[in-house]
Amino acid sequence: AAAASLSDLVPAPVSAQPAAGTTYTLPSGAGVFTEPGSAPAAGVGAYLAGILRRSTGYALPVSAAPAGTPASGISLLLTGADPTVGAQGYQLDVTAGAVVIRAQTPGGLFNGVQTLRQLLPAEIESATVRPGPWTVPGGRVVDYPRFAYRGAMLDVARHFHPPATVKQYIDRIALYKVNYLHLHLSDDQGWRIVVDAYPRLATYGGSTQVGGGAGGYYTKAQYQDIVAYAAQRYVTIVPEIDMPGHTNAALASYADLNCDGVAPSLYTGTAVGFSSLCTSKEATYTFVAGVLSELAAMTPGPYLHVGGDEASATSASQYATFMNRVQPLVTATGKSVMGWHQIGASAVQHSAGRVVQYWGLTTSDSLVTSAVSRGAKVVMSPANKAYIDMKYNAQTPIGLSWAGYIEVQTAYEWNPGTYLSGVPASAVLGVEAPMWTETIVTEDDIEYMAFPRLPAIAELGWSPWTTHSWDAFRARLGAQGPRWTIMGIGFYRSPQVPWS
Ligand SMILES: CC1=[NH+][C@H]2[C@@H](O1)O[C@H](CO)[C@@H](O)[C@@H]2O
Repeated sequence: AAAASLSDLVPAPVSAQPAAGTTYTLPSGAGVFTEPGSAPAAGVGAYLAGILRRSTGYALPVSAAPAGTPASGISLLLTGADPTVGAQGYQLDVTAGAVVIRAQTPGGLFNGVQTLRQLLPAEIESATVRPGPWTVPGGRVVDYPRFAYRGAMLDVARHFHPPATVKQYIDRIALYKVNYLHLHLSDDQGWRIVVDAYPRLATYGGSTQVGGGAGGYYTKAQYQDIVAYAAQRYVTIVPEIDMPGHTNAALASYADLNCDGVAPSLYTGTAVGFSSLCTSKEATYTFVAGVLSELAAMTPGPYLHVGGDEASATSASQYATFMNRVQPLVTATGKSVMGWHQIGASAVQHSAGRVVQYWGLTTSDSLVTSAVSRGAKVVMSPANKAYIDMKYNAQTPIGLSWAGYIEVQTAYEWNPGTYLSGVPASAVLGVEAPMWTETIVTEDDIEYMAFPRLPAIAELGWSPWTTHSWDAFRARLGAQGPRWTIMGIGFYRSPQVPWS
């Protein structure tokens, strides 16, 4: 097993000090020891032990850490971390006798565990027992994220992706310290979440998808199961109900939502911009309030995403009226508004804590600067950099190309903190890599498009800009390849990367 190195990590850490000549070798009798009295820390310990048991065959019991010097084995502690680690960071110390991860929160411990995984040989990711030895290079890592929001988006509306696929994607994004998963739950082609007050949204609006397949939807139990699975991996779900455009599935399900009272047919194509809720009807706002309140009730995260993109069938004044009425419906649930950056239209009133998600092709945008001037934060998803549904190149068998081809270097070579003129780094909440699924049907499709670009976006969200270097990153990315192969990730072997 090729030994890993502190300089191989993705995302690059704030600091990594190797201890030359020091190596920790996991003994078969090792234990995992967690902060006494912290159930979440014990949960992270169980998560780590589950991964290590599969590939080492070791028992790796999880127990409360003894007082005093950390025992030999792996300790996950909530005391003694370097104060710079903050809420999401960690300190990892590897000596010949012990591995100790310290953090201020269980989420910080979880992020330290992702780093520890990468310091073990790639075979540690095997689902079956391998011989070892299970070495970890000695040294100290002190690490914490540049941006608080590091997201991935999965469009489950164009093609429905079952809970198992969503959970697998959560496992993959957690490898790179991504901490938000935005689920695009509704669009013209499908409605994917049960709403008790409007049952036809799922049963009828969720009955098809792009290309005419059977579609599908999440029951509330399935959605809450996904939320819980994500929470165990310190990933927060951001649900999106796109409106007033991208609403054909809802309009087809309930005639009363249409201005003319006539429900359109279900739609299985890939055009955009042709649908709109009837912004002049009271029934529309009763509908939106009902949907948002049920969604908020099963979403522990801070954001409800209201979409707002490509409302071409809605006039500018109707859009402003609609968004000015809908945003208070979100905040009334206790959540903060998130939306595509079109909600920054100057005629649309802002709401406290609002987040606009930039998906444009330019490096300046008046809607974003207008929203920021009224207190909004920005999640950066420039379509020509972060849209991982774009083809890598002309030969890529799936994906779109309207925003251009996106090879790995394109996805990596931009600075989210300075990208938009007039938007200071202090207004940038983070980054997100959207994966739209007009052409993305299977788990393999998702993984082919996400790897290796998702780790690039994840690094932009986590690592200090001072570590940013394509030559260094491509080498570190190459060292991830064997890990992905062992995990069964069918990644795109970009010619830009020296795969090891
Ligand atoms: C925010 C946004 N609206 C459009 C645009 O992104 O492009 C996507 C495809 O890349 C498409 O699926 C989506 O409906």
